[in-house]
Amino acid sequence: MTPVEVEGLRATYGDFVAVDGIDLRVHQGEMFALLGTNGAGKTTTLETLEGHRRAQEGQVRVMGLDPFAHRRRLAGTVATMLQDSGFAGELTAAETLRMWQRLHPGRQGPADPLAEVDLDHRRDVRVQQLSGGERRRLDLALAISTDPDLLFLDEPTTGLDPESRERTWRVLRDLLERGRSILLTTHYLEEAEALADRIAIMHRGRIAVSGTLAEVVGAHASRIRCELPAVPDKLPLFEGEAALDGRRLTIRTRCLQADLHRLLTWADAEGQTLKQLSATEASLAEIFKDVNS
Ligand SMILES: Nc1ncnc2c1ncn2[C@@H]1O[C@H](COP(=O)(O)OP(=O)(O)OP(=O)(O)O)[C@@H](O)[C@H]1O
Repeated sequence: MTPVEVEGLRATYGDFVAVDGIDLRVHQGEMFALLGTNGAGKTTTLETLEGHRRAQEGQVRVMGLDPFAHRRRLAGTVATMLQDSGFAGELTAAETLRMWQRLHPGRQGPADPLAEVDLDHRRDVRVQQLSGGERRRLDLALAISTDPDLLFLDEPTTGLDPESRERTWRVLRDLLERGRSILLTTHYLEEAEALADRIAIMHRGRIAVSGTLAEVVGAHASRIRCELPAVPDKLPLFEGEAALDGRRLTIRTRCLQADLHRLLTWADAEGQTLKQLSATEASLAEIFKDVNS
């Protein structure tokens, strides 16, 4: 069974279209990262998948079921980590965990979920006294406590220091190794690069780009950059687009090898020594910027 299947999902707030006909699938054992600027429609999509909102148009299936109609049934196998879980501040971390496990009967997860997220020393501290990063880790401890098959994580590492982020990544990698599936939203592109099997970049309610990282990067133009010794009278004809800024040459191309060969052959023939020559594939950051421009 495909854990998440979405076809033509559309969600509106009054006249405003927040999600405009998106398709996506999360396969078993993979992490799918949903990226996009503020307001792109990620949380609305996630809320629909979590069963908090009815899909206004389109088909949504979570573990084969309509999540809005079967929210309670899915609670045993699907865990969610929202941006704001709204815990009672006066409960301690350990009491919150016990309450969560009572409300979300599922399988037995790790023996000590608080230790998994490095919060064991904070178990008797009231939630209102935890730092923002510690609350995020408590959210994760709750989500993994019932050993769910599928996890929805909305910005799980926002506000975490680098060490805590590493820790969270280890927890998520461990879940993936055990065949669990994860759909996460994040603003950290390096998080998607480090963890995700597939990504989608949302923009104004639509999915602008999706695929594995290699597919997404491969579909985008690479860049060749160098500095010429003098402004040339003429440049060779490249497959890609060449732009000169004084003596700095940038070529945006989908034919990296052919254009690099052309540039080097031309430089050889003209006796030009190229400085600071680099040839790089597009980064996720550049692709993200292109999508949002
Ligand atoms: N309750 C609401 N009423 C009206 N408009 C809303 C409501 N919730 C969200 N929106 C609008 O829908 C759009 C999508 O919001 P959403 O929260 O899904 O985006 P997002 O990609 O998760 O953003 P962020 O990265 O800031 O969390 C935004 O323009 C937002 O202002």
